[in-house]
Amino acid sequence: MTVLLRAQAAAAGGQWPVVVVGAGPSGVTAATLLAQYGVRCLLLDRWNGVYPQPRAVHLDDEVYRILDRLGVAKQFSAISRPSEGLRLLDRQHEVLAEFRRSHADGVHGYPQANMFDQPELEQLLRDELERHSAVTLLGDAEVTEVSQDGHGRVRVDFTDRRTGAHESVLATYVLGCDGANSVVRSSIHARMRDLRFEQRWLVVDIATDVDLDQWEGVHQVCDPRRAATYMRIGLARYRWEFQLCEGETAADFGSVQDVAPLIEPWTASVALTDLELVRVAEYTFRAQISDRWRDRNVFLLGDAAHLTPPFIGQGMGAGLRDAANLSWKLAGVLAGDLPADALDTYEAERLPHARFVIRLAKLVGVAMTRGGRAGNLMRRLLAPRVHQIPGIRARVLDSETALLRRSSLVLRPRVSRSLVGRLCPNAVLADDRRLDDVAGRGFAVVVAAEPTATQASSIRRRGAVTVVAEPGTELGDWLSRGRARAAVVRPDRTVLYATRDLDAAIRALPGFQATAAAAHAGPRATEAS
Ligand SMILES: O=C(O)/C=C/c1cccc(O)c1
Repeated sequence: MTVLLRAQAAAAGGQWPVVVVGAGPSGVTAATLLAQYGVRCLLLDRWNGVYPQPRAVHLDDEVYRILDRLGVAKQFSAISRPSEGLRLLDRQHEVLAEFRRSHADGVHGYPQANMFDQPELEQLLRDELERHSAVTLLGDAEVTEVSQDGHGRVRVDFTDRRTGAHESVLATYVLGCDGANSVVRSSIHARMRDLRFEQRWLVVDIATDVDLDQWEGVHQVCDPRRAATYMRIGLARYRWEFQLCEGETAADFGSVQDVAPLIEPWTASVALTDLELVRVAEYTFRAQISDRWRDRNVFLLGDAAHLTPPFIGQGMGAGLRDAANLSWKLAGVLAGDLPADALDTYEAERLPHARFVIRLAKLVGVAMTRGGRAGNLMRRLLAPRVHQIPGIRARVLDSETALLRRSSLVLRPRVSRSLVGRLCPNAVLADDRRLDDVAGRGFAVVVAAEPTATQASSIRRRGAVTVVAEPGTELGDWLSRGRARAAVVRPDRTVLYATRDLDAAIRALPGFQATAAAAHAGPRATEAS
């Protein structure tokens, strides 16, 4: 990552291939993934440095896999804590429903639920970004307007917050990763659609060396008088969230003594002097989704495109999923490898998935907080049903499948409908490496048997790698369960096509030549600045 003088940043580009607005988790992820393909990016952020307040505390194994693509999975394991899962509790803290998450490395190669401190994760992401000379990060740069000239040029106006000077740069593409109050969103006249959920909650972070000795997962207390969430997010760090009552504000809870009655069910045996109140803040939890995520060369990602109530811990991950979905398509289009309409699939694929996640989060939120007979009835009906769902993540994939089938980057699968649109497992291969390590940043073709020399060279010519999945191995079983002998896997590890006919799979492979050079350099071979 280069840090240029402001004037140079404006001048150097002439026209930047990509300007990313907002250096939160979605923006830094998008910039890093683009840089891995050699795409030059200018990353503008209104703050200088990582935003210090923790917001997200959880990510799942699919998102962990994106961290691996970024090159920070190992470092993340050192700052995160696998969780046992999610429990819905009644007012007396009796378990209504439980979703267990495995600590073992599962199908994606990582624990299924992971707790962390967001500023620590963001610092990791920034440290990794620094290794990429293709990215220029400008802090204290407040974007004021984004406008398109109709000839493929986007002008980004920003103010230097230190000097008040107005500057502007030109870009081919702009990614609006500038959060809930996105200026990029307003600039493209997109509007947040309200999905009718708005609640004020108190967020309390406490540090203590005393082990609170609780079930090591997320506790969701369903209580219309005072719904609550509890979770351990670090060795000595705990997070609570409480729905605020009418008239209450964070100012009413400024000390450990003030929050003591709220946290008492979890801390009864601990002296208040052993608890340090790290922070207390009020948040309004909302469910919203932008009515469009793109206007020509301008895209919205993360909280600029969707706001998810935190009750299933999927908010930040949704932004990383956006970045993982869009970055390779954008790199492919910029390199001339993919047709421009590949970019249409971004909103088509991500919006329904994000909407599904928001609805699920809202359902849990309503079950936690709805009062009266209707609320009790809902909880009684919901709990056993929710139990039947194998897991929130599995449903998320179901909905993604339905959606991807409609997009132009997914061909009509003749044989295996069950694999297409799902993530390919990050299976351990014969040489003990995982699929993601072998597939790198390009396409992969997973095949049930060694291809012929001609087939192997066609795959290579299209910039993809071949992964042989022997029968009886994890990947071989996955293919045969999907009644396929070949699967084309996109750079974001989503299955594009699955078939019994390898030649048909090869024909379905888009050439990804310009990016192949980066892909074959391997996931860790990034440039140092
Ligand atoms: O589904 C899980 O395992 C975790 C859910 C979660 C995580 C963080 C905060 C929450 O309110 C729920």
